[in-house]
Order: sequence, then structure tokens, then C-alpha cells
Amino acid sequence: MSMPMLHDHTRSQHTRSQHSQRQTAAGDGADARRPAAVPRVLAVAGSDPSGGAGIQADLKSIAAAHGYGMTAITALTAQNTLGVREVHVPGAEFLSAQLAAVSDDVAIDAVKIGMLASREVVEVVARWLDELPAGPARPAVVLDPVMVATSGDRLLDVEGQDAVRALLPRVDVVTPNLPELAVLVGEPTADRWEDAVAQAGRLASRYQVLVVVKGGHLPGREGAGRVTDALVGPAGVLDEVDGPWVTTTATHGTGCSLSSGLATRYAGTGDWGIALRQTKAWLTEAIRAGAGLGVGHGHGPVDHLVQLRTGAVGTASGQVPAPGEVARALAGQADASEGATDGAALVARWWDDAAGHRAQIDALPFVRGLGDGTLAAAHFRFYLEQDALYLREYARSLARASELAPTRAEQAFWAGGAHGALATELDLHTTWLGGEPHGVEPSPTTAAYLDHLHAAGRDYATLVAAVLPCYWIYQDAGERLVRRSHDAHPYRQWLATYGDPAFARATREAVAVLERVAGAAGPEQRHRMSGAFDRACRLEVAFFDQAHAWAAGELAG
Ligand SMILES: Nc1ncnc2c1ncn2[C@@H]1O[C@H](COP(=O)(O)OP(=O)(O)OP(=O)(O)O)[C@@H](O)[C@H]1O
Ligand SMILES: Cc1ncc(COP(=O)(O)O)c(N)n1
Repeated sequence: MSMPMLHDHTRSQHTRSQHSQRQTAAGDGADARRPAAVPRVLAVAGSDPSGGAGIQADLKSIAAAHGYGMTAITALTAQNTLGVREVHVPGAEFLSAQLAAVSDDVAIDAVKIGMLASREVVEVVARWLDELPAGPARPAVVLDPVMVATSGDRLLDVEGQDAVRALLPRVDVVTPNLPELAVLVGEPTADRWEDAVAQAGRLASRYQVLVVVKGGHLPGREGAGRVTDALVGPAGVLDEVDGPWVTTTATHGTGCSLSSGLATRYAGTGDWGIALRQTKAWLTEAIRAGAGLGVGHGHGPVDHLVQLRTGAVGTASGQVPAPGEVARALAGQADASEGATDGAALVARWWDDAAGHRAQIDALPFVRGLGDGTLAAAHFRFYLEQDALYLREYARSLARASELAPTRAEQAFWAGGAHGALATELDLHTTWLGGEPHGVEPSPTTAAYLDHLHAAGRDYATLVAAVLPCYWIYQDAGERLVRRSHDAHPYRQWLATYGDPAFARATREAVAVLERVAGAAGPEQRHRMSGAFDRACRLEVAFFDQAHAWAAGELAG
């Protein structure tokens, strides 16, 4: 239930404002660009004809993150999964022409910079970055400081390596692997995670840039079975995202894929922490599926578009699946049940299991009446009154989730949700109910739902699972309702609230959090989560149905 939360919910905009300060020395104090529905992302990188790294990987990663990809090619390589045979760097002026052709015409939401080959190329890119607009029109910029390929071949000459440091103050985020990080700070390569994070902190404060430090090269990560990436700013670690280590040779292009996925998801969410978490979850699945592509004899590519094939349709990237999409996709997936160990697959299964509840909601007289406009005004009012009561308490549950959240990004996300729920509750009273209610009590259904949320608040994982259906089911049902609106529809003003893009975004992020928490949970905790999720789905059905049950009781009485 609960209408879309009428807030532009919390996003950590630290780097964008830092960036604005950098770009607006004249002090225009411009704000960050708003998150884009379909981010337009430019990859400035080299070409890998075998399709696993470089611009080819970037375009697939951008597509997997639901962005629109564009390219400016810095260098042509003749390489495959075994190694790089030749590199051809076109004249620098031709790169300038490509960059200008795109930015003169297209409003770019994010830029990913990869292989730069030489100092000359670095300088062209630096000049172009300097010419980009400041303030909200400026794209987010992610630099993957590619130096050496997985195969050991150099992709940036020594002069270029020095020059690339000059790009750091011009970008928002840099994503070095451990050897690249060491070169950038001028220190030996870290062989302990704490040292790598400390190095990233020094780089961040020296250049006032955010650093995503990647653990893929850390000694011992194979034995540990986990691999961690961290988002580090000048003041220290902002977020740490860890995931399972996948034993595979299909790691060609992981760095390219991470950086372009990150740029795209940042442009779509406005939050680096969320973008990193979503990207890492997607990349782990892509690495896992890579070997199945059977491409090449060396370090094979990851399967960027794994979601198209397995049908974990977009959940790993935080997208809300269309009705039936996950169910259809999972029907063809033999192993996506008992053995499901990763969060996205698990959550996809819970959602699939809720398909019956969702169909029930669509068939309820209340929802059908709301769709075709025949719903009685008294029923609608009863629903709104209960929704207002519900939202007041739901806000407390979201605040509790914020209190229990293990990371700053999740803490901020739930706090934003709590604020939004309260704002919506207030709006229900002022806009829809004509003032504060008098003598309205929670119905048995509302009370049961609130009891469920309250009981779930003892542990974070269960609480996240319990609060999720309010976002997801509402968004799912709302998507179909909003399509039924028309100019003469008596509830058109209400139906319009279902189309709020901020709520759709919040739902995607909430699902991404649930996936992360489910992925990290143990078997017992997962059991509790699935029970809490299912009960909340059932209560959603009852909540939508209660106006009619109430009316029937009234009539009978
Ligand atoms: N075997 C693996 N299993 C799971 N995740 C991995 C694995 N190897 C790398 N990653 C992840 O892939 C991303 C890239 O990490 P890595 O440290 O390998 O960077 P990189 O060296 O720049 O990549 P590339 O191999 O493209 O050069 C990170 O998010 C990292 O956590
Ligand atoms: C054009 C190009 N850009 C980047 C890489 C790095 O990717 P990896 O380190 O996985 O080989 C590459 N091999 N080729």
C-alpha cells in the first residue's frame, strides 16, 4: 500500500558538491544533476576486438545497467583473450573530434574513461574535461586508470602513467586495481586490504577525488572466498561492498565493466554507494556466467548480459522486474531454487512466489474499481484514512531500519524513506482527506500489518524483508493502474501519483538493499526473511481489500 513517497529521497551527493566546487571556482553554487531515467553514458576508451574489455565491454555494461552507451575511441588494439598483439593510436586530433562531436550534440549524464595509451591522449581528454560545463549540466566522470592488461601487456606508456595523475582532480571517481593504486600514490603495491584502503585514502585526500579500491588482486582472496571493493573519500571509507570470490579464468575486462557500470548506475541513482553495490552484485553474476560463453582460450570475458539469458531480469541492477518477467525467466532455470545462494536470485524467487498475491490484488473489487473509476467514494476514503494511519507507523519502521543499517548509504536510504512516508501521510490529510482525522482507528488489517512490522524490527534483515512489499507491490500494482487513467477518470489525480519516478527509483534501491542483505544472510536468517516478506505480501492483499470488507460489515450491521 502507501502511495508514492513524495520526496526526492536522500542521496549522498558529497562528491557532486565537491565537484561543483571544483568546477565553479567563480562560485555559482550549482547543484548536482538529477538522476536520469535512461542515463546517456560516454565511454572514452580503447577497442578490444575480442569483445571482453575496452569499449566493447563498456557498451555492454552500460546496456546491462539500462543506460544508453556512446563511445570515443582512444586506441585500437589487436588483442584476444590470450594477449595484446598490436596497439594503434589514431592522431590526438581525431579523438578531440570524436569527443566534440558527441558533447556538442548530446547532454551526457556520465563519462567513463578507460585505456588512454599515451600522454598525448591523456592531455586531449584533460582539455575536453576542462571544457565541459560546470554545475548540474556536468556529467559524472569515472576514471579507470588502465595501465596493464590482465595478460600483462602495457596499455599506457610510462609518460602516460605520470600524466594520468593530472586527470584525478578533474574526475569524480577513480577505480584503480591494487598495482594501479600503488603507481598513482607512488608507493609499493599493497598486499593487505587495510594498507590498500589507507593508500586509497591518501590518494583521495591528495587529489580530492573518490577512490573505488578493488580487491581483485589481493593475495589470499581466493582462500578467503570473498572479494571486497571499497569507496574511499578524503575523510576515509564511505562504503565497503563485499561479494563471493568466483573461481574462474573469465575475468578479462572486469575493471572496464565495473567502471562503466558504476558510471551508469550513478547517473541513474545519484548515489555512489548504491551504484557500487548494484554494480558489484551484477558483476559477480556476470563473472560467474562468463565461462559459459566459451569465448577464447585465455582469460575469457564476463557475460555482461547474463540477465537477458538467465532472466534474473534486472534485479541485480536494482531494476523492478515487469509482472511475470521473473516468473517466466525462472521457469526455465533449473537450479534457481534450493541451491540459490546469491541475493538477487533469492529475492527473484521470493518475488516469483508472490506472483499469486499480486494477481489477487489486481482482481480485487477495490483495485478494479480504482482502475475503471467505479470505486465508491466512501471506499476510497476508508482506504486513504487507513493508509494515513499505516504510513505514520511505517515511517517509524523505516527509521528503525535506518537505525540498524550497517552502512551509511543504507542508513541514509531508509532515513529518506521514513521522511518520505511522513511527507506522504501529511499530504494525504491536507490534499485528500481535508484535514487531520478525528476518531479514526486502525482497522484489524492495518493493526495486523503494523504488528508485523513492529515484530520484524528486532533484526535488520527481517525488517528489510518486511518493509519491502510496501514499496514493491505498490509500485507493481500502481504501474498497471496508472496506465488506465484518462482525462475523465474520477480518480485521475490519485492515479497520477502512481507514476512518480522518484518512487520507482526508491523501489529499485530498496530491492537492491534486500538483495544485498539476503545475499549476506545465513540459512536461518533467510528463512525468517522469506517468511516476513511473504506475510507482508499477504497483508498487502488484505489492505487493498479491507475497504470492501469494511463496507460489507457496515451493510450487514
Ligand atoms: N574472481 C572474482 N570473483 C568475483 N569478483 C571478482 C573477481 N575478480 C575480480 N572481481 C571483481 O571485479 C572487479 C574488478 O576487480 P580487479 O581488482 O580485478 O580490477 P582490475 O584489475 O582493474 O580488473 P581487470 O581484470 O579488468 O584489469 C572488482 O569489483 C572485483 O571485486
Ligand atoms: C582496450 C582495452 N582496455 C582495457 C583493457 C583492460 O582489461 P583487462 O585488464 O581485463 O585486460 C584491455 N585489455 N583492453
